[in-house]
Amino acid sequence: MDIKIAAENFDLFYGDFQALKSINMKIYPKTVTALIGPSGCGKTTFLRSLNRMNDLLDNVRTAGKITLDNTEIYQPKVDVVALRKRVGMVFQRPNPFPMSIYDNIAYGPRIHGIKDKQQLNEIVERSLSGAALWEEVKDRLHTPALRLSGGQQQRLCIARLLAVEPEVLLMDEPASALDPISTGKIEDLIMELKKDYTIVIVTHNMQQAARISGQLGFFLLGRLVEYGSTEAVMTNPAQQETEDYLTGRFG
Ligand SMILES: Nc1ncnc2c1ncn2[C@@H]1O[C@H](COP(=O)(O)OP(=O)(O)OP(=O)(O)O)[C@@H](O)[C@H]1O
Repeated sequence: MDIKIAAENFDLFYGDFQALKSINMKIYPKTVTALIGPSGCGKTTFLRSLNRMNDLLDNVRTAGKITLDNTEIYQPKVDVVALRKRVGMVFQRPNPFPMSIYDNIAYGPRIHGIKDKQQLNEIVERSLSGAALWEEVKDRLHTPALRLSGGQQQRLCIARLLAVEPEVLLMDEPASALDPISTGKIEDLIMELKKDYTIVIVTHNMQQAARISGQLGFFLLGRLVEYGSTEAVMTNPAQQETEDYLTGRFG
């Protein structure tokens, strides 16, 4: 199978503390890969390593490799802005900009130099449709995004990513702050987006991981203890620690 992202013996240190220990993981295109594990095991750190978000902190050091389409992303010559356009991220709490729905979506394309009104209109409609939000907001595109519900705000943040035509979507517990109905909509959306995008998602919700992911990685104390198809890991884990976690014996 093709590989979109590969981590090879990847380590990450916050100062003296090693948060990721020799991670080896192949992430497949147009697949949902879920990362699970107890609090503090390194899931978010790994997710943020995939578009070099950790570079924003000054005490971070990495070793080993992460490649995107076979190109090493930690090479000094890599354009980090271009990398984050290709590999976008959605956070636990929706974070729309304090501006209109329209301007939230047009923000990225404008930064990348698109000024034509007609073209921006098309991007806004396409992105909101792609995030299953268009029908709900098409009549109030110029109202503040912060007036949307939490679930709508999260879909807006996904639409904002789609507007810059990414290839990979990183999602850090995107539904954990949402009610069950909004969570269901985000899950449906993820299943739809997987047809076109590679998705890596951190979740604490095992049922959610079972419902939406094709590949599953179990992290423990900075190590990737188990990785494989979600069905195989869930029904027949190779490691005792995975089984203990899945059956609720710890975590
Ligand atoms: N900026 C930082 N500086 C120092 N240590 C950090 C920093 N961010 C995270 N850590 C530490 O790195 C380890 C991994 O944290 P990380 O947030 O990746 O875990 P996680 O598995 O995502 O946890 P959770 O499920 O609680 O979000 C933890 O021990 C954490 O305390």
